[in-house]
Amino acid sequence: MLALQNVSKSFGVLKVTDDVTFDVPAGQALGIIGPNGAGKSTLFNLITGNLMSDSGAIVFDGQDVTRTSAMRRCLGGVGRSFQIPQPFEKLTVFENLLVAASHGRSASEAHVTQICAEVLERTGLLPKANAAAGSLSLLERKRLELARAMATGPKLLLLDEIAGGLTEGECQSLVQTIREIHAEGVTIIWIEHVLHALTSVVERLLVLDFGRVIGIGDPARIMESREVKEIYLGAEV
Ligand SMILES: Nc1ncnc2c1ncn2[C@@H]1O[C@H](COP(=O)(O)OP(=O)(O)OP(=O)(O)O)[C@@H](O)[C@H]1O
Repeated sequence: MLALQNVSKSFGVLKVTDDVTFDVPAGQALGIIGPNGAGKSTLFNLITGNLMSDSGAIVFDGQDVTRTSAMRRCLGGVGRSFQIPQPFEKLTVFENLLVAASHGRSASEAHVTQICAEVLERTGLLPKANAAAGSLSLLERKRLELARAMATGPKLLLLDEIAGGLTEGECQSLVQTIREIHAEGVTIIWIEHVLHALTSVVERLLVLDFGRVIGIGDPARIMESREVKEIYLGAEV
């Protein structure tokens, strides 16, 4: 579904994405971990087209999208949530989804309303459909972030720290929704610091440090690796 080949990106002298190569087969869920500032969100911005890479290639669903705009990638099936939810605060939850479904996918107007109703149901937001987005709790705002991404009809769903700041119960309920989306066959890449939530969903983990991939593979094996322990415990182990 997605392949990055030797992708690099610098901001001035700071190399934030350093020769990154990995792929994600269709239907798989990949988790991305790494310390603050490791370049995780930048990597998402490169995949979605919010940022253009300096070098390397990005292939999505068989198409080279390296120089394709964010809008076109979204229309093609790349959906994302942002680390800091920024819905249209004065619009209702349903209206927020209408914006995403109308502009983020190719569908007729009648079809768009139907899609939004389904997404509300799937993301547990049906009771809040007519509430202003600005009135939502943190969990509901996170759900809306997920729902807006789902309303664009993604084949590849990128989740950026969607579990951060939630209580354990809220986190579990969101994880269940993500599991259901994954079970329906949507390919997922999920950046998350809440590791138990992440590892309860993903089949593989990728570790990023100073913009470089320092490990990718089975989550249990990755979490036991010396490099990961050094990064997270801050000492040689
Ligand atoms: N537009 C930008 N211009 C300059 N520097 C940037 C820009 N965006 C990010 N950076 C820098 O790039 C580095 C990586 O940032 P990024 O947000 O990708 O890290 P992250 O791994 O997502 O961090 P966190 O876990 O804190 O969200 C940081 O040093 C950040 O300050």
